[in-house]
Amino acid sequence: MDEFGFIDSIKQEAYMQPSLIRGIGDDGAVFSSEAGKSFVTCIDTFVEGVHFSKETMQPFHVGYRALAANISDLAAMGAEPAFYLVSIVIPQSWEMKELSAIYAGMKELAKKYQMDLIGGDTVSGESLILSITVIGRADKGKARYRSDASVGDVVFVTGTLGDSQAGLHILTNQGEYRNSNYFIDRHRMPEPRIPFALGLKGLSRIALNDISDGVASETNEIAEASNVTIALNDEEIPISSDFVQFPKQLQHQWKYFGGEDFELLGTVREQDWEEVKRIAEKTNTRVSKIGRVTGGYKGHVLLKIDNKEERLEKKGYNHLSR
Ligand SMILES: Nc1ncnc2c1ncn2[C@@H]1O[C@H](COP(=O)(O)OP(=O)(O)O)[C@@H](O)[C@H]1O
Ligand SMILES: Cc1ncc(C[n+]2csc(CCOP(=O)(O)OP(=O)(O)O)c2C)c(N)n1
Ligand SMILES: [Mg+2]
Ligand SMILES: [Mg+2]
Ligand SMILES: [Mg+2]
Repeated sequence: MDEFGFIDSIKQEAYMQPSLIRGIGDDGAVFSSEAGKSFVTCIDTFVEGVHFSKETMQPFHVGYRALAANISDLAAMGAEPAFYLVSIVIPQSWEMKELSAIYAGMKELAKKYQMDLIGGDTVSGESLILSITVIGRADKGKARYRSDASVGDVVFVTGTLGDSQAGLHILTNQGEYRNSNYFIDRHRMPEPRIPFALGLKGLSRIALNDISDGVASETNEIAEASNVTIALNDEEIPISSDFVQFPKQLQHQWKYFGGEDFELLGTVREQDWEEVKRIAEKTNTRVSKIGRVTGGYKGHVLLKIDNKEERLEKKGYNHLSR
């Protein structure tokens, strides 16, 4: 199969989004804007050897995880997913059936959110790289920013933290672990929190960020963007029941600095916290209050742990720490 045959093989037979005018097959895709909506776009790149290896993921997971990370950014912006474009760099060593499986992984998740694949690019190269652009829409004035936290807000997080790095650990280390499939799935097939994020549309103000690099890094991002201090409480950080089987030091490392959980971190007014809990229940999303926004230092995160309060540094997964 050549490049054109490959593009034909990944093309959708029918599109789901009514605003799409022209999809794959021309120099660009065309879609119409909608009254009362703003577009939101995000891009994330997924690289063999950095984000995955043949040991940690099958081709299906590569596609699924790469698109999930992008959809998670749409959730963090309060946007409803609509379209995606995929740029793929393909080494000789990857077979056509593996490439089809990558697209099957993306398509499974895309179908869930009625997203259409409307374009991309295909290039040969040395290692497998997927770069995905997603396009979503938010009601005008309702995109959610990291800069919207205010003193007095409740700080919350969805799901449980650290599971993805526990899964990666299991995949790359020998050993017997309880519930290993749960942790492996959390690493390979994270669930973007779209229904929860969209359910919060009614709130007048909420700061949101998704957890790709670890809650320490993302909390610092909100604190910096909003010019506030955020105080977290270690006892309130949610972990899954079998997470306690790992050594204490690894638990701490993974839940604060591990990343790739793709949970949402947010802050809302105290009086909106009940509504957040209601929407969480309605969308089958676990949500936990983990701290407070306070005044004082601008752009600091404090962590109460073992009866002490210490600074939680902006450490976590960082591609350019050298
Ligand atoms: N190479 C780049 N060129 C332009 N903008 C970039 C580049 N890398 C990151 N950004 C932008 O910087 C911001 C932070 O990026 P990032 O930390 O990757 O966010 P996230 O963790 O949500 O994926 C985003 O607005 C992103 O679009
Ligand atoms: C084989 C392998 N090694 C290491 C990791 C750990 N890892 C790679 S990227 C990353 C952080 C998240 O990715 P990034 O590209 O920084 O996402 P963004 O912040 O742009 O959303 C982590 C924890 C992994 N997933 N797989
Ligand atoms: Mg990014
Ligand atoms: Mg993000
Ligand atoms: Mg990152």
